[in-house]
Amino acid sequence: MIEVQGLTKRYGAVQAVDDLTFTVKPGIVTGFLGPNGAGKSTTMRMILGLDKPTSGTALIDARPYTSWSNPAQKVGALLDAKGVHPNRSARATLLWQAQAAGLNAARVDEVLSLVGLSDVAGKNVGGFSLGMNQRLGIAAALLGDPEYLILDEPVNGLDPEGIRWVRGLLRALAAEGRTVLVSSHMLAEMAQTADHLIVIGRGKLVADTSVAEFIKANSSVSTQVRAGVDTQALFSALTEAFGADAVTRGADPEGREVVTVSGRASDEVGAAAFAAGVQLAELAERRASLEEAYIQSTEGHAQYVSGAAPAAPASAPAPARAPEVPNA
Ligand SMILES: Nc1ncnc2c1ncn2[C@@H]1O[C@H](COP(=O)(O)OP(=O)(O)OP(=O)(O)O)[C@@H](O)[C@H]1O
Repeated sequence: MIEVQGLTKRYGAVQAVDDLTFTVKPGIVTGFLGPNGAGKSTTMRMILGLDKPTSGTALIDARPYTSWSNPAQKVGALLDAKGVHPNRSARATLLWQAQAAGLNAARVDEVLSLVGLSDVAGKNVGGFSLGMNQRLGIAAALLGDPEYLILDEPVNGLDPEGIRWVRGLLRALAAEGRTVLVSSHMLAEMAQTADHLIVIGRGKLVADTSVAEFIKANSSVSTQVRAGVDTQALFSALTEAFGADAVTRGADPEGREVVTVSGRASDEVGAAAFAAGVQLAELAERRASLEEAYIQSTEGHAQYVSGAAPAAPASAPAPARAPEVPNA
């Protein structure tokens, strides 16, 4: 189990991680979600002992990462897939990493095959695409056959087939009883990969919940109805049934008058209209998607707002890639 307790990191005036407490359990994939600059990488770096917390603790199996005598066999990590020597082949890169971590060199060809890079094992990584580099980074994380996997944006740069492959790999590794923590800002992907979600915004915990509960808690149901004949009668009946605050009147994209009842499912709204004897021409229920739920839950927590250029901190460049989802 990974236990994060009151974890906090400040860089000068920037509060990168703010009193985070959560646990990551074995046997499932835990998704670590948040908009750009939310503090995911900083948290992962602190779990891995690469950054010193301002306060709080991060423990792996009840001990700090740095206190494990065989860290590469305990924890496999992917942090920055680009941090490799361009003039080394994929095999040489992994051999060097295996050697540095005191791991068996025979494992190198196994992991190359596992990530589908056997055919290009002799090629210099300088010519690798971002997706190939991601695969190489995942191979490096798997070198020690670790019990724990901490992967920062592993699907970044992968094509749909690659994304499916990572998803299958992570699920298989978790099914073997490993503890898998994977960060992403790609919600649709997380929804299909993770069992549990830890959502952060501006360094703070926003949600610690199953994917299903997260959607349920954050998504709002609403029902839009269109009267067959008499919109005023429909509006009055629904206001009477559900209260004035829940019912609004407007127009659909074709300019037809519609009434929307927020917080109510279509069966309730249909029943209320039927009880009032109002004929309906249309009844449509709408539930927020995971993406909408995520934007809603991190609203006000986004570090960088779309359209506005982020102010670059003195010692760390602003993230180069555009956010996958518009920040609220
Ligand atoms: N070494 C550093 N010095 C100063 N500020 C930093 C440093 N590292 C990170 N930060 C800042 O801390 C905040 C959190 O950054 P972090 O990279 O952890 O977020 P993230 O959620 O991983 O974002 P992304 O999805 O863009 O990778 C940001 O405001 C970032 O600019």
